[in-house]
Amino acid sequence: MSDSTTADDSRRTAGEPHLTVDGLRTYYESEKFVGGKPVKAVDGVSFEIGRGETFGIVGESGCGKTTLGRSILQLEDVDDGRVSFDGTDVTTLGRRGLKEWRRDAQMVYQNPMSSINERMTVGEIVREPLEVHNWESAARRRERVQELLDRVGLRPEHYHRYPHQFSGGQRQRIGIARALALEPEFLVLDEPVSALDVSVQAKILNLLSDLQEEFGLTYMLIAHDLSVVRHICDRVGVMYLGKLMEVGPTERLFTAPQNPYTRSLLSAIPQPDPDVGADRITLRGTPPNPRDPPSGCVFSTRCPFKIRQPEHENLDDEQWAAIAEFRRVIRERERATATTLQRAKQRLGMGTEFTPIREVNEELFGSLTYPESVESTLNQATELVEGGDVTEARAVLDETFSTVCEHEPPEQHAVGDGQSSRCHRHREEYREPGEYLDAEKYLPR
Ligand SMILES: Nc1ncnc2c1ncn2[C@@H]1O[C@H](COP(=O)(O)OP(=O)(O)OP(=O)(O)O)[C@@H](O)[C@H]1O
Repeated sequence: MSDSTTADDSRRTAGEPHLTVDGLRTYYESEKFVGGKPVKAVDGVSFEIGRGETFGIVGESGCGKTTLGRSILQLEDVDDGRVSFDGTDVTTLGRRGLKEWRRDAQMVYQNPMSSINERMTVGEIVREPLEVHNWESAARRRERVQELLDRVGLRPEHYHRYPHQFSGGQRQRIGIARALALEPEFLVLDEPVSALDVSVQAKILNLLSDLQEEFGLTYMLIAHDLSVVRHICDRVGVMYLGKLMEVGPTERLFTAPQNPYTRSLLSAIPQPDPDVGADRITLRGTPPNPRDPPSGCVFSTRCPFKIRQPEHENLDDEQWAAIAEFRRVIRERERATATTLQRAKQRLGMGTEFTPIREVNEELFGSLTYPESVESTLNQATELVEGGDVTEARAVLDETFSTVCEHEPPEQHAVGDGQSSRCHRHREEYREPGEYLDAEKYLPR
């Protein structure tokens, strides 16, 4: 079913993958009863993880990383898709099967103690999953907790202490011991070190790496910090607005990113040498609302590599960026004026909080010179907004400037050894992202 199978086929896996995620969708529909649109937190995600592998998930805040992790563990109700673990689809399990899955797969959180009763001792915290699963005898459980504390670098006397008596790093050790209690095979590590000091981060990452080797664990690591991901992941998936934009082996992804979003994300990493970073791509604004993602490619509203209509190929980047900004302003205005109150105000000629569109036009285009046909479209759209018809203004701009990027969702294309990317530019008829902008100039270093 997934279009990623083609891309992932090229991966050198020995036998079946350990975990296969296929077309996974998780929507939050909290507002559906009042007619709100669902949040498309995870929207058709597919990838595989091999046994013993560390697979990283990166992306800006709110792109759906945590929801993806929770959905795989069946801690969220998924709307569609499959999650197979050693060939068993865990999305269709009954109560007993689900309980078993929750032994095999565990989550390590950024703040491990946030959901735990402050009045529980460390021993009780680590022992709790054993009790829930009725694991062996009480004496064996106590023994097991001692073994676990020792294994994660805590001392026997810590058993009777409370989490608030520990440092952040030690609390994460407690969280890891608890996650390991039932001998899982697969762990989702959700920002496990981002709340810790750098020196402590390295110790926890080393511990996780030792545990992985000792127990043959498979990890999915969710992280903001790209250097952590580069350091410990075998492969990485780059997520944007609920979709995986690129998947590939870590070094290839960091040194030869193929997707415009990955390039933008990596390019945004601060460089130690300010001169080196002079040609960075600026990732403008924040991601759009996942309740109302852009049609076509979800990255199309911010993409510096967007495909243009042939007659506009000669516009320079500055001219093109100003048009993109003008379209963004009008889209936002259209969204805001879609409310009944705003429409009524507009009809009554009552002022809105918006800057007059003529001013926006002058600010964006005042110092630039465009071909006559482009200029007349921009003026026509401006006049339409002035006349109150924002929707028609948007349609006029779409007609002149929109391309496949805004009309069709891109497929996932195999773009190298085990690497896949979701972008129309990989289609034969277009120039690849790397050819479109000066590849060397924009590559992360
Ligand atoms: N329980 C919920 N109900 C409604 N919306 C939610 C819920 N949990 C998350 N969301 C929304 O789903 C989207 C994805 O959130 P998620 O926490 O998965 O992203 P994330 O990439 O992990 O973000 P961060 O890096 O900030 O933790 C966001 O728009 C978020 O606001």
